[in-house]
Amino acid sequence: MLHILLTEISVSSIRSQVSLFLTTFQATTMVAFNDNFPCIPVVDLSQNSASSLIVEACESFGFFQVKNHDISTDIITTLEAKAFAFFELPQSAKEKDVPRPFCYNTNSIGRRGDTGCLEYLLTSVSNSDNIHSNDFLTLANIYISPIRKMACQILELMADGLKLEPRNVLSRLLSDDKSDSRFRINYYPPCAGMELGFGEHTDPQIISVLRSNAASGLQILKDGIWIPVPPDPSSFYINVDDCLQVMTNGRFKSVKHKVILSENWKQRLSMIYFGGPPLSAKIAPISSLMKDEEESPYKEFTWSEFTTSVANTRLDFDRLSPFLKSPN
Ligand SMILES: O=C(O)CCC(=O)C(=O)O
Ligand SMILES: [Fe+2]
Repeated sequence: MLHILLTEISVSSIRSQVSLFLTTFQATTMVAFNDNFPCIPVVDLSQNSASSLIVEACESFGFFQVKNHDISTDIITTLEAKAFAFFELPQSAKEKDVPRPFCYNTNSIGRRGDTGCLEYLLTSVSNSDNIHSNDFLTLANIYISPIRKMACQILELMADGLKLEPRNVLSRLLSDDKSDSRFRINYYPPCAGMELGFGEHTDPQIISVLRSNAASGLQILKDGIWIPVPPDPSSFYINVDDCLQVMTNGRFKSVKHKVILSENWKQRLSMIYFGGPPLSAKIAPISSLMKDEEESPYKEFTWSEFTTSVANTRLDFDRLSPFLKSPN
């Protein structure tokens, strides 16, 4: 049975075969395995300890769960219902009635041949986007605006924890009118067997804020082991992205993650805000985080250069490697 499951999925490397084995095995021995998995760090934004917990989580996992945020449940569930209504339309209607400026895609991720068992809507988001041409976009903007504020709040708590001044040194990149952020809604249809939903990758921006319905599937890589993330629709999940790894000179690690769908699985719907800097922003370590004599392993680059390079690579490619001063 294990053998059949493994051969059903096309995976390219031995490493992913091993991880798939762990995922499959874990699905059948959930209790025993869960006891051995390190718990995903949880941050309660209303607590004084939030800034130090955020720094700890970003150093150890590059990922954490946020509880006690103040994003209205109504906004979340209304957008989610609207998204489900779109994805459940007949294929021809979805292709004809894409809620612009979103683009709609199915099974194919990026331009380099990555595939996954999903459909998605993706758009760039502008901070000053007040005129909305349709219902869906209006709702998406009502959702994105407080999410961006929460992302900025988290980056400011992070700056406090790192003793950075001014405390908006990170958040201003997202609140800038020219911030190049994105918003994506992923829909994973129910599937018959175990399938790859979204291949392993890191997100290239500064931070990503993910919220999903109660369907599982997301996994993060820690110390060589894929850890399943238990879904919680009332929480948000934060990723350290590639630019934040560079800005902290590797003190924070951008988290590798993927989505693996399993049998008897219900539809997963995730909504992700990718907080990115303006295209012209220079991405380099923050000098006050550098110890004496410490050097950056990266050449300096702009977000525009990085995002162009990322667009030309496969999902699982180490996207920062072309920017290393001495190639691996
Ligand atoms: O859909 C998910 O849960 C994760 C997707 C993801 O990692 C992405 O869209 O970058
Ligand atoms: Fe991602």
